[in-house]
Amino acid sequence: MSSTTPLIQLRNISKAFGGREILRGATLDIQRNEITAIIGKSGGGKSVLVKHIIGLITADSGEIIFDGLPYSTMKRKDFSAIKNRCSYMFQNNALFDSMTVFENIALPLREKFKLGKKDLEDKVRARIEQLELTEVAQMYPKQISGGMQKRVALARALVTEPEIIFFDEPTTGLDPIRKKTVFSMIHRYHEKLNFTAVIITHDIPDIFYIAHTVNILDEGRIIFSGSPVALEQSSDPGLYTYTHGHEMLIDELTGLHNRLSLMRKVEAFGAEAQGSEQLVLVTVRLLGMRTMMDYKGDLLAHAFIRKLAKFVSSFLPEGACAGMFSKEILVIAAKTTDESTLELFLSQLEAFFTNLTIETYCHKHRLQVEIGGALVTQGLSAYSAIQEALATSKKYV
Ligand SMILES: Nc1ncnc2c1ncn2[C@@H]1O[C@H](COP(=O)(O)OP(=O)(O)OP(=O)(O)O)[C@@H](O)[C@H]1O
Repeated sequence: MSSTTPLIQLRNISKAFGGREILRGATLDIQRNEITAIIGKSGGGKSVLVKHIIGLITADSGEIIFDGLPYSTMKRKDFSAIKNRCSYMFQNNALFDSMTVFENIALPLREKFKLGKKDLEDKVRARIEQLELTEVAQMYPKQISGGMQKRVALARALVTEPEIIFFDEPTTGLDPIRKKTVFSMIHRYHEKLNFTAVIITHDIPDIFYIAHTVNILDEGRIIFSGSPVALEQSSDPGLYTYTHGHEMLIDELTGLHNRLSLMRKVEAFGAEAQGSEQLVLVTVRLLGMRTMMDYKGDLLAHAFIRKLAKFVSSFLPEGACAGMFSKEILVIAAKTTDESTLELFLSQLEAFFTNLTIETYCHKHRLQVEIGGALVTQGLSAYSAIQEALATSKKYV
């Protein structure tokens, strides 16, 4: 195969589970020796797509061509040869708790190759040293930190010197700084060993710094495939959430609605309200977030929003919703027949800010918090309803 032919080609892959279509004609290329990223909304089918490549799932229709060989015509032995060229790093690391770090890393070598004891130990030791795990080689996964466990998982993925490595959300559960470390680790080893990497991730914009090609999976199709620069320069409104990394990150970080889905939800609440049901809207305006991002970096701002979002999610009653209306405004919305719901939301938020010793925090980072809330009459547009709540904003700190 010519070196310019993609190593893996997915053509019109469709897959449904129990009548629910997950992939609807997804087409993408994975180029040799490149880092290819697959991004998209949670539950959008990114893992399902990759599971097709590694043979864990068979497509309802479409074709996969691996190094020129179509899966539809492949024999079992061809397929096991492909598997031997691949390696994986999963989001939960998938380390075996009953095995030491050394044994975990040695496992793929034992499974795939018949090596003598010394050869095996040399290879494992080399990876252990490379990933600075010598001190913990005889420990068990539970005895080491989450960051180190990721390094063990990476060492295990690299130990067979694979040609292709699939990373399924390799940074899940890590704080923003450790996420960057994992990506720079992948980048560093990619430069050294030149494998083909396929990374499923939510980490925008971090992934843009290391990926050669970014693919966006949306509604079961690849709606963009190109370089991170091409993506960031795109003015396609359909790519807005992805090109505006920050907003996307907020949704992924917090699990809250983004502006568009928040507005839709508020609109729907207004339209669905019946009889004595009213719409409660509470707004939290975080003045100074933009300045905080500009001067102190996004990480601190994200950490703050995540903390707030986690708290809000903890007291949201069923059926209510919360989302970021803008970088500085968080909105909580619910339908209710009980007028005290508004007071309840307001007092919960005040308690949160009190517990955070927010005065010190905000003073330090020059943030101001304003909380507003209103019981809104039915029939208002989402935008007007949110404005009505904002108009009642009172400075909290
Ligand atoms: N074997 C299966 N049987 C039935 N449904 C499945 C199966 N595998 C995946 N799904 C469903 O397919 C959908 C897509 O799952 P997938 O794990 O690919 O999403 P994802 O984009 O990787 O999400 P995340 O980023 O949250 O991990 C989910 O609704 C999931 O429940």
